[in-house]
Amino acid sequence: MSISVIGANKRYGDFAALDDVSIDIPDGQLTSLLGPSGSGKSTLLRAIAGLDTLDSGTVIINGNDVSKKSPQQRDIGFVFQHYAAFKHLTVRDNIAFGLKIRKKPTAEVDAKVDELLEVVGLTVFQRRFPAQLSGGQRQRMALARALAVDPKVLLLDEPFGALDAKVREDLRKWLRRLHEEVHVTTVLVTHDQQEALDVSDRIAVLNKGRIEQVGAPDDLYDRPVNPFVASFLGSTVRLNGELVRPHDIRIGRTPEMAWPSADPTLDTGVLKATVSRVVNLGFETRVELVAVASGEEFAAQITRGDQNALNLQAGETVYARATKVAAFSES
Ligand SMILES: Nc1ncnc2c1ncn2[C@@H]1O[C@H](COP(=O)(O)OP(=O)(O)OP(=O)(O)O)[C@@H](O)[C@H]1O
Repeated sequence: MSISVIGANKRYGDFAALDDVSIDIPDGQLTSLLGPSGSGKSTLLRAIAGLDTLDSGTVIINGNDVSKKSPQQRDIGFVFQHYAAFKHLTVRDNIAFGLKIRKKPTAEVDAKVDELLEVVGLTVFQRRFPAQLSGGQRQRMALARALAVDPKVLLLDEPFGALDAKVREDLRKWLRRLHEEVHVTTVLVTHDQQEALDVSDRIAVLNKGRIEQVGAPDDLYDRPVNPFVASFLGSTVRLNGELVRPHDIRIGRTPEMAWPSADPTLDTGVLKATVSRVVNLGFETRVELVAVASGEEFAAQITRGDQNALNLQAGETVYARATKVAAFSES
């Protein structure tokens, strides 16, 4: 089911949490709302859910104007960062809850719950209580509970926000696989660009209550509309006045080594720079540099393999060149 939000406005006193926001969320896709804290992501999600009312604007789900409808009438599944499970119910009964209150036949409930336990990988834990689960398992239970009633849309507000980095990474892979299996139109709120790039079909970048850009992850990363989107989707540095991604900087011990292709169309200039620090970060190495002529500080990201070959040391003089600069698209 597709979702459209048209001209959404929401103010808290003088402050515009949503400032004339319009977005189309396509059927069956996973769309992330990505932006810094306070940019209006949760406000937009809650407006879609019907948990908050808009000052003005329209929410359309599956072609129907649901703006005046209650959350229950909107047919949505919702999962928050801190999921409130029923502590006195087992995992199985938590997942079955929505089906039981809808008075579904027992055999149907059992079959559906068995299927969902399997999908979220909690079959062996079905007799446990929520307190006996890890944070990641609890969030998977929350997702199963939300999916149990076959919602038209699934709304996730930082569902993995409270978990540590490794568990988050596992869960987002799992979420992606789950999405490929069930294909429910899903909207995920996150402030984590890695998470958004990893799981989304489309990303909407929000800033100060407005949508800056909507598109496929690669579009936003490679063709951002402005410096805000470029910087929010991944780190950027300024080199010769241009916005550059650190992995698009080539370093060599001679000017020629920094520019082996000698392609004149890529003339962004070779900079003489001093290495101020070399930091190994697992697969990659961050090389912090200071341009000799301007004193401008910047960082380049090279592979660990390249660093092993170059063996750069703090204090050395090297040559750096941007192999690609951010070109802002028009739309
Ligand atoms: N009930 C409220 N009363 C007053 N201001 C509010 C209320 N709810 C949200 N806001 C403000 O609206 C703005 C947008 O909030 P929102 O929760 O949508 O941001 P967010 O992008 O989801 O941020 P975060 O990632 O920190 O949750 C914030 O500046 C917030 O302080």
